[in-house]
Amino acid sequence: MTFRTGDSVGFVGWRGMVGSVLMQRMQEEGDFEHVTPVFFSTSSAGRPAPGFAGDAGTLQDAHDLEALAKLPIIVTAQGGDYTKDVHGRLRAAGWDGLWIDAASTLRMNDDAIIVLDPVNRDVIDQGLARGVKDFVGGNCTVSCLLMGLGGLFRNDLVEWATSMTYQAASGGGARHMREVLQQFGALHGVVADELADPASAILDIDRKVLDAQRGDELDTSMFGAPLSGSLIPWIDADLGNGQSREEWKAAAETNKILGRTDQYAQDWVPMDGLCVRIATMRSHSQALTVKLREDLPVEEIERIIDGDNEWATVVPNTKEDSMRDLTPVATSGTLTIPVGRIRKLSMGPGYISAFTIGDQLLWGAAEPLRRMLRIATGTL
Ligand SMILES: NC(=O)C1=CN([C@@H]2O[C@H](COP(=O)(O)OP(=O)(O)OC[C@H]3O[C@@H](n4cnc5c(N)ncnc54)[C@H](OP(=O)(O)O)[C@@H]3O)[C@@H](O)[C@H]2O)C=CC1
Ligand SMILES: N[C@@H](CC(=O)OP(=O)(O)O)C(=O)O
Repeated sequence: MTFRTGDSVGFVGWRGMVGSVLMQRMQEEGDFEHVTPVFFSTSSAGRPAPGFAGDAGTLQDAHDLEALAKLPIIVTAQGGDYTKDVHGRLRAAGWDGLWIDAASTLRMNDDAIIVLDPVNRDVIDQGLARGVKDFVGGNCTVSCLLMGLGGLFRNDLVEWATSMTYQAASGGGARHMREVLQQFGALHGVVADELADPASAILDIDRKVLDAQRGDELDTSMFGAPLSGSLIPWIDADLGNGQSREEWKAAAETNKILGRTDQYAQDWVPMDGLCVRIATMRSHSQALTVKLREDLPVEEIERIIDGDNEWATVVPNTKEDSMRDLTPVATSGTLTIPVGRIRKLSMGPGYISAFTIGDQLLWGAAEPLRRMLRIATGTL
């Protein structure tokens, strides 16, 4: 099967959090001019399709394999359970269309490519040329890291790296974002009177907040522990060896994106770290220690990072610049990937620090999928 501009494309998961950002970006970039959308739903088949791409008729049933199999391309942000349920059965029935997916389910399959084209366009193009049909968005933290520091990785300058993450509530989903705000609101409510009185004792306020965080009243149903005014040093499943699945993804996905699949080969970059959930809304941050293969001057490192792609932007390592431009608040809703706090560490030659942030719903989820669709239809 070949793919071209004007192809019918099935969209599943378009109204979820990642799907909504994808739809928004597709409208902003005029992407619907290049495809004929067919919208699917797992819950509302038969109801009118969204109007933002012209008249797209009615919503099709996302579990109707016959309807799906008519399409040359399917883009899904519906989730891993949907992928598990539908993808295998479609392939078993002989469907050889292009499957573009936000979920992690297929990511590490040998016959799937993790898409992040500003970093691995060569891997994507080679995959398309040899008939690869499954293209999957990467883990949000890994994608944002490579968008920021891709220049160092792509130029084979990284001997190893550790990433300590500060991941936003949106990584869990929309209800997790709501829970964070509900918790902040509830905690404020507990001490609103004391806050209105400048003479009230701060230790009383602190104790009341802590009591509320430790009590039964706070809704923690999404995260399983209070997050607002606290943090959770564990993300995703426990692999049983002390490492979380989110931490495992750093090395596995980074190397796969770069087209490096043999962990015993010279070009494999060892990576590890700790992944931590914090009470920010939608941008993931990470503090990096990188051991470079060469002891490059900071100016050269900055030039390589800044010049790698149009979105990576070096923030000068000053307090003023960092406070203004190197925060989740500054980054959220933008495609810019600021990289700052770049300096040589005291451990020795070649050790540097860096701090980077990315909107995990844009480069961390929707944008690589949007661009993959453009690449597949020959318009990027
Ligand atoms: N959250 C994230 O940051 C990231 C998520 N991903 C992956 O993307 C996939 C989707 O995640 P996410 O977008 O967070 O999932 P959501 O839960 O926001 O949406 C998934 C589906 O839930 C259904 N749904 C039910 N109720 C609602 C509602 N009130 N509003 C909107 N949709 C609703 C929709 O399906 P229907 O219309 O058929 O009813 C929707 O497509 C997952 O596989 C996840 O792993 C990947 C990277 C980052
Ligand atoms: N695990 C990420 C979000 C996510 O969906 O990751 P993945 O696509 O690798 O499952 C987070 O919680 O921040």
